[in-house]
Amino acid sequence: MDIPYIKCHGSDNDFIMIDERKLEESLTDEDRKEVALLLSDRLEGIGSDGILYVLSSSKAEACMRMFNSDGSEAEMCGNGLRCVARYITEETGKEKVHIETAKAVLPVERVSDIYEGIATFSVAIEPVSFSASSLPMETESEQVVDTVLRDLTEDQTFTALSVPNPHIVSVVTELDEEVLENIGKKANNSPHLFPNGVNVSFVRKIDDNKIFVQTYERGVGLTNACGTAMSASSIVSVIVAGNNPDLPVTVMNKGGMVQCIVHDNEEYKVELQGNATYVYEAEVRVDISTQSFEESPHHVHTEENERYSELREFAKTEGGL
Ligand SMILES: N[C@@H](CCC[C@H](N)C(=O)O)C(=O)O
Repeated sequence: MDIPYIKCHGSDNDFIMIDERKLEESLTDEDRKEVALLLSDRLEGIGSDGILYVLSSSKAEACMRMFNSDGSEAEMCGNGLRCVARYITEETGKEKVHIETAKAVLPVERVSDIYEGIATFSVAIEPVSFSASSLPMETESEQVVDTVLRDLTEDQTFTALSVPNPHIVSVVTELDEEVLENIGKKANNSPHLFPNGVNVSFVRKIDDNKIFVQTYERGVGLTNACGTAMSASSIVSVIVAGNNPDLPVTVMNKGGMVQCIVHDNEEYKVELQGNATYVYEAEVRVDISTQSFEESPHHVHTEENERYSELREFAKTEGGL
């Protein structure tokens, strides 16, 4: 099957975006999983943190499904949703559209550039829940807020929330990537605690309403950034680290920067704003039965990633990396 795709990223969390509406044959869930395993592989494949599948929807302008590089499907993907938001707003010519995701139909829109010349989109991250069962997390308490999880470490506290994919967030003074990776692995090998796995983030407060976040992603490992994790971390920074709701929280990450506006009216909601960068467009011929693929040599490169490197450098300095 010939599959046209766009290689894109949000904060260097990179994806292969496939518009299933353009394919000659429809994909089954098993196909989506196989394509994710085959193409996301950094050594043997094209390489990505996951695949964004764009489908038609009866409830919204389009539907997004996201498969991690290990072939598992996630309920939501914040950085990926910005890329799909760009694709569908450009397709429809509308500034604002709705995208159906696994747990909600979400409004998305083009907003003013987060950094000069960088196409920027705002996406809603919801529903948010602190109920442990929503992750799910096996614990006796209904909620886990700023609490030591002895199964993971005695040395730091975590807050658990779903947005709606599962996250645990720890506010730290020093961010140690190795410690994060170890705890991330442990959490994702603890089905008695997190039966569906969990995304694990460390948050360092840089200033008022300014944080640095790094995440060990379920189904992937350490990534440059995770949109839902930055949203979850912004909420936790309001609750645990004194940041202000309703004002933008600037979130620096290894791949750039985003802004999260946390609303805490009757329930928590987040507006996640950041880049949606297209790197190139190409086509790949996939044979699922033999688990093989052949890439067309013709890649149509944009110059957007070159322009993005300025933001990357700026973020590194601002994030103290
Ligand atoms: N990087 C994504 C989240 C992708 C899914 C995640 N790994 C999960 O399994 O929950 C984002 O930008 O939100």
